[in-house]
Amino acid sequence: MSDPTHAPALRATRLGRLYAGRPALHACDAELPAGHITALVGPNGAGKSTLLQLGAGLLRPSSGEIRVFGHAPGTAEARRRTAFLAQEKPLHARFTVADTLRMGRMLNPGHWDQAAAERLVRAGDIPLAARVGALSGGSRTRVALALVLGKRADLLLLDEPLADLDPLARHEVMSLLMAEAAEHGTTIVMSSHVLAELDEVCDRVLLLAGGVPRLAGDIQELCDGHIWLTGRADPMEEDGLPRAFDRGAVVHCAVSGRQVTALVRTAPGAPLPAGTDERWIAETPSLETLLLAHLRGAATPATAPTTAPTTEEAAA
Ligand SMILES: Nc1ncnc2c1ncn2[C@@H]1O[C@H](COP(=O)(O)OP(=O)(O)OP(=O)(O)O)[C@@H](O)[C@H]1O
Repeated sequence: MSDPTHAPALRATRLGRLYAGRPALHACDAELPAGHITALVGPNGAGKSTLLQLGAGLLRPSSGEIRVFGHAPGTAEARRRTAFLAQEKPLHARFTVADTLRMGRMLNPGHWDQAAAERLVRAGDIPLAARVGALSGGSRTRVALALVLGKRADLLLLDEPLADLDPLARHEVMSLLMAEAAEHGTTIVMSSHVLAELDEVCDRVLLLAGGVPRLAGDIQELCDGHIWLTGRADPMEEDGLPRAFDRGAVVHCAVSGRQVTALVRTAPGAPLPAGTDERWIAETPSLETLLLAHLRGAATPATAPTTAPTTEEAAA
């Protein structure tokens, strides 16, 4: 559903969240436009779940602000428009699947789509009479996702929705999410560690590391804004890159034997970096290559921004 106010589906402004004085998110600025599927990625402890829980109104910011379609999470309007799938997929173990969907209908009067919820359950061959506690992890994930899809929310915040699913089920759930976004204009934000599969379903990415956004935007534009270079390492240089190379544009590089590979920021149509020649292989990176290089770059202390609390956070 489009938004008459044209507010982004989610906007974080200098958003910070502390746990026992330690920042899980730090002065985070991010804007996720409505109608897109965003992959929320980053290493363990990067702050992904924290951001999703802040968006769902389950946590309060320690500093800064977060808005969902222009509304503060937790308000009636934001709650109606948002559905959240927690990483632990909490469900009542003693309920049957049918009871669980009935609960979904009762909790979402007037905007519950029983057919969509049941479709997801039936596609996984899950009997409606089965007790939730007796289901496999993957089947429980399906039931939890059915609750989320049945709500017919405008923004789905999904914390590792694919984690317990086998490859076929992952593929099927991803197709379903794409169909949902295409048919209803639903905005989806999904955290995942399965980098290789994300570009099948997502058109945008937000990469967090150490509670700070490191990369955000349209996946195609981001891939086109980088090149993946492979060439012969220069034995005279510590990083293996040619002496004339602009190191300021390098996201991450690695030497393996006599070969060096580097992910480098560039502009579409720009010439190859100084020092390289026709013997170098220059490719547009895949999303996985792009993300891994940025993650490795972020893990390098010399280039990583500090995550010390701001004065505002420390005072919270
Ligand atoms: N309830 C909590 N109490 C204390 N610290 C917490 C709590 N929840 C999260 N943290 C800490 O906040 C940081 C961010 O955690 P978060 O769960 O948001 O990361 P994540 O990116 O979702 O990680 P993962 O990929 O492992 O799920 C971590 O250092 C984590 O240990």
